Amino acid sequence: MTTAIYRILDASFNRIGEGFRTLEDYARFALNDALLAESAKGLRHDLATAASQLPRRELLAARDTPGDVGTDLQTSGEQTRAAPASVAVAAATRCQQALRSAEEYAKCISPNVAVQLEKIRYQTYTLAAAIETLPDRCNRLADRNLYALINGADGKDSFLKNLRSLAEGGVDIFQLRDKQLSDRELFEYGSAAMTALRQMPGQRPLLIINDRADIAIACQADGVHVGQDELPLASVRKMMPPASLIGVSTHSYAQAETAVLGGADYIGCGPTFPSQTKTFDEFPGLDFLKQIAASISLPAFAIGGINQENLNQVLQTGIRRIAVTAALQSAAAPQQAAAALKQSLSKAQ
Ligand SMILES: Cc1ncc(COP(=O)(O)OP(=O)(O)O)c(N)n1
Ligand SMILES: Cc1ncsc1CCOP(=O)(O)O
Ligand SMILES: [Mg+2]
Repeated sequence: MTTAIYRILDASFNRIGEGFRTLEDYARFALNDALLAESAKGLRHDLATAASQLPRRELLAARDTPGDVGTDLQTSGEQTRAAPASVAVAAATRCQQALRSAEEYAKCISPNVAVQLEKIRYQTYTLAAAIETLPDRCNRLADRNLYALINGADGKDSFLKNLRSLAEGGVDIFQLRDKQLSDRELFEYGSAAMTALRQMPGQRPLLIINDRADIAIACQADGVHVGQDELPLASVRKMMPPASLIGVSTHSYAQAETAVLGGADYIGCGPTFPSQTKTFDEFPGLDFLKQIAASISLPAFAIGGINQENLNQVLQTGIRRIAVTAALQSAAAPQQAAAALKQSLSKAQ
C-alpha cells in the first residue's frame, strides 16, 4: 500500500507543478502581469519544498508510467480549449484537484506535508480567482485615467455644478470624499451625483464613495474606495452589490499585492508628493509607482500632490492614471485644468 501512496503522490506532484507552470505562463505572457506570474512561481516552489520532505527515491521508485491504466483516459473536452483563458482555468482546476488528492494521501505517511499541501491549496484558490477575474477588472476601467476626489464644502448646488463642469473637462471617475458631511448629507450628495451622472450622454463618469460601503450601497454609487484602516476588502466585497467597483489605497508593494490577489478593481498608489489636501509623514513616491507600473496590470491611480507641473514625473514611471483633488479644486479654472490633465494623460497612453 505504501508504494501506491507514493505513486499517487508522485503523479499528483507532477500534475500540480505542471498546472502552476501553465498558470505562470498565462499570467506572464497573456496577462503581462509579473505579480501574478511571481505568485504562481512562488506556489510551484512551495510545492517543491513540501515534496522534498518525502523520500524522493521512494517517489521515483513507485513511478510506473507504462503500467498506468489511466494514461488513455481522456474526456473530449481536454482536447480543445476556446482560448488561453480557458487553458488557465482548466490548469487551476487541475491544480486544486491534484492538491486535494495529494493532501488526502499524504495524511497516510506525513501529516506535516499534508498540512503544507492544504495551505498551498488555499493559496491556489486565491491566485486562480485573481487570474481569472483580472481581464474583466482591467477592462472595466480600461479607458478611465482621470479620477477626481471632490467634497461638498460649498453646499450641494455648488457640488453638483462642480461635478458637471469637471465631467465636461474629462474627469471619468469621481470620488465623494468628505470627512465633515453627516451620513445623511453624504447619502444626499451621493444620490444627487448619481442622478446627475446618469443623465450624461455616452460613457458617463463613475461615482465612488470614500471609506463607506454603507453609503455607497444606499446611494447606488458605482463603488467604494477603502484605505488600509477601513473594512477589509473581502468584507466590503460581501456587502456590496456584485457589479460594484472596489478600490483600495496602497502605500507599499506588499499592500498592492494583497489588493490585487484579494480582487480589488483598482488600486490607489501614494502618496506621491506632499499634498495640500492631507498631511503625510511618509512618501513612497515615484519609486513605488515605478515598481507598480513594472509588475501590476490592474488599473493603478497615482495619488498625492499631483498637478500639471509634476505630471510628467509620474508618467515617466510608467503609471498612466492619476487621482487628484487640489490640482482641480484650487485651480482658477477647474474645468480647463481637468482638460489639460486629460490631454497630457491621453498623449501618454
Ligand atoms: C483613489 C484613491 N487612492 C487613495 C485614497 C486614500 O484613501 P485612504 O488611505 O483611505 O485615505 P482617505 O482618503 O480616507 O483619507 C483615496 N481616497 N482614493
Ligand atoms: C486622500 C489622499 N490620499 C493620498 S493623497 C490624498 C489627497 C489627494 O489630494 P491632492 O491631489 O490634493 O494631494
Ligand atoms: Mg479612507
